[in-house]
Amino acid sequence: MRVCVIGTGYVGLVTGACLAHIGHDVICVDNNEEKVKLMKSGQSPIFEPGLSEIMQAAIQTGKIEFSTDLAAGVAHGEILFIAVGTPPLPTGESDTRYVEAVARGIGNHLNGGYKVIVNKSTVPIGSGDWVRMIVLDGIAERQKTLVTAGGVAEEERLPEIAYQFDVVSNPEFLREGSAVYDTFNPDRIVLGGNSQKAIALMKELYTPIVERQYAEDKSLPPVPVLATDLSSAEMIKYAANAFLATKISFINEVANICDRVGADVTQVAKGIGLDSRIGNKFLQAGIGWGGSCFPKDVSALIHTADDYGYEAQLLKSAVTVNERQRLIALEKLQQVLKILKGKTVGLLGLTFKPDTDDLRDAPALNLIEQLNRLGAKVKAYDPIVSQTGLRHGISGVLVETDAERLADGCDALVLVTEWQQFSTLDYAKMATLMTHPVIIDGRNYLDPETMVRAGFQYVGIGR
Ligand SMILES: NC(=O)c1ccc[n+]([C@@H]2O[C@H](COP(=O)([O-])OP(=O)(O)OC[C@H]3O[C@@H](n4cnc5c(N)ncnc54)[C@H](O)[C@@H]3O)[C@@H](O)[C@H]2O)c1
Ligand SMILES: O=c1ccn([C@@H]2O[C@H](COP(=O)(O)OP(=O)(O)O[C@H]3O[C@H](CO)[C@@H](O)[C@H](O)[C@H]3O)[C@@H](O)[C@H]2O)c(=O)[nH]1
Repeated sequence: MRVCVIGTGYVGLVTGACLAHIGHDVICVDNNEEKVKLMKSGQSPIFEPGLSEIMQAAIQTGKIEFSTDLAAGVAHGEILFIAVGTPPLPTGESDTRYVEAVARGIGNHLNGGYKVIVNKSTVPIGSGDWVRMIVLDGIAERQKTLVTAGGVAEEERLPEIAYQFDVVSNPEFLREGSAVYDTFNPDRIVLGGNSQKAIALMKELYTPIVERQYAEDKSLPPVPVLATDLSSAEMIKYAANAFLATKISFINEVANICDRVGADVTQVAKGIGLDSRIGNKFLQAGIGWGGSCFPKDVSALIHTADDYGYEAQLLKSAVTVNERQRLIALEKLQQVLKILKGKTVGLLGLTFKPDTDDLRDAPALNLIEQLNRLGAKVKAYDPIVSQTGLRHGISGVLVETDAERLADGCDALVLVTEWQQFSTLDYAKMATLMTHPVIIDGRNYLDPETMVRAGFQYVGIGR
């Protein structure tokens, strides 16, 4: 099928590349010229395991193209994905101006042929109908321009074109760091909309994925496809993220109680996770949730509830617990080192989770800010950020090129991100390079006994 994906970030580029990989003809449109240039040369502007490989293969087979030209993308695609960012506004609402610009642009360029316009961006509930309205506005704008220019013949065609599209909500559930894997191995596909024709086309688009043709385990039953109304699909996305974030806040609260009573949250998580009603996923206690999705999506849902005069108390508490948790490493550093002024703290990891280069709303950034405020010097080593360096433009931290340089002269280390390579570092050597061999394991990632044998004072979260 002919597909156009507008916005080539973590979601758009992965979606475009995966759809091209399974045989569709894809044009990826982005208004960032630098990005488009990079992608045309076969390079991915983001770090995501396996992405460059499928991107390059699709370029070779001619299944994917990259462009800044929205008109060409709209003309090409029978399915038009909107996958631009919806970052948080200071109020907690989601900033939908990029979605609006794209929807208007699609309206400006619609020129015959039936199109399915797909909201893949995470958008406030009610956005499906709003996008439809904006697209219609875009069509009307174009009509006005044509009338002004005297293009009467085309003007006559426009009202008919206006009704040749449907809007579908197809929320995305991929996780950064395993985005390609998640796209080929989804737990479910959600399609919201009231047009049978549009839903049928979307099902056709995803058939190879639904049939597990590209799955790791091809013997699994087909991927469940859930067809809903627009608002329910939009709500499913927010509810899923809010539930997962709340689950983490729950285990972090339990961890804080464990700390006080002397229990071990890793064992507690195992014990409750074996209950199939609870499940063992997302019970990893640590320094709180971050990233580009959970914080903004939970805030946006709280805001939506507020708009309807409903106070989302549970969600607000999940946020409050998380805000406190994001500073738990600081509390523990103060307990061990007492005064932080004049001390050097080394951070193992900066990104909000492993296997990504994404620093959006990363707990490390809070920690750096607070440590600087208290007069500590902050150094860091992160497998990706140390490689890409100042591209990320973080201030208040000296980014080292390896873990041993990081340890040199530190009064304490904080493991912020559980990068796999942090499980095999030469901690015994690192301990000898430090002023005080203390490690705060912000992800309960290391074995306490091994760390003590390596010469460290080990402090976990709730263990
Ligand atoms: N990142 C994730 O893991 C994830 C997962 C699920 C859903 N989502 C949702 O998907 C959406 C996209 O997130 P992301 O992380 O991929 O964002 P991103 O910031 O990485 O990418 C957005 C892209 O859109 C481009 N863009 C902005 N305005 C444009 C325009 N007018 N025309 C063309 N391109 C334009 C930007 O240049 C950028 O490349 C958000 O709504 C997000 O909440 C994200
Ligand atoms: O047991 C856990 C699991 C996660 N986290 C933290 O939670 C945050 C989010 O992690 P994760 O969900 O793995 O990453 P994201 O890429 O942000 O993915 C989430 O957000 C995406 C964007 O909406 C959704 O598509 C995904 O389904 C959803 O998992 C990170 O800070 C993790 O460190 C924990 O602290 N403990």
